[in-house]
Amino acid sequence: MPKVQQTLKISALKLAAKKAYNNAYAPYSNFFVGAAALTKAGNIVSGCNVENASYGLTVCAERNCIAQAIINGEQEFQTLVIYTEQEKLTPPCGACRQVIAEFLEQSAVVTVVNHLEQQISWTVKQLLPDAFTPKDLV
Ligand SMILES: O=c1ccn([C@H]2C[C@H](O)[C@@H](CO)O2)c(=O)[nH]1
Ligand SMILES: [Zn+2]
Repeated sequence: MPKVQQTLKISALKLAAKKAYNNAYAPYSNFFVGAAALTKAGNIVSGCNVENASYGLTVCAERNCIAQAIINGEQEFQTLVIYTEQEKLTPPCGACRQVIAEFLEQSAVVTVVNHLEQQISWTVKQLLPDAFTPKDLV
């Protein structure tokens, strides 16, 4: 994809992740997160964290975002963006890294951005080296 188009897609992903962030349900932690992914077909899907009074049932923004794509019939992704309003950029949790490794290629990029326009990116491989994935189930 040409660089300018790539930049536009990332901006669109940040906007979608921020929009999802505004719908996050996080009354227990007050740690609101939004995520947006670009599917291989070129569509944007998003998700937010959804907590529960039974705390352990919480689902993170990243996993809800991926589930949203699957509900829409898409299982392949180009990239994922996470949005928070934390001054310290926070990486995806271990559970989300495992789910990301299931659906995004090892070379795909995951980016965390915040309201201060700061960002950090990792490849999926950096987030979870030697991941257990479908290839291990043969
Ligand atoms: O990358 C992350 C890290 C945390 N959370 C959620 C889980 C919980 O609702 C809250 C605090 O851990 O933030 C996410 O959605 N994504
Ligand atoms: Zn997580």
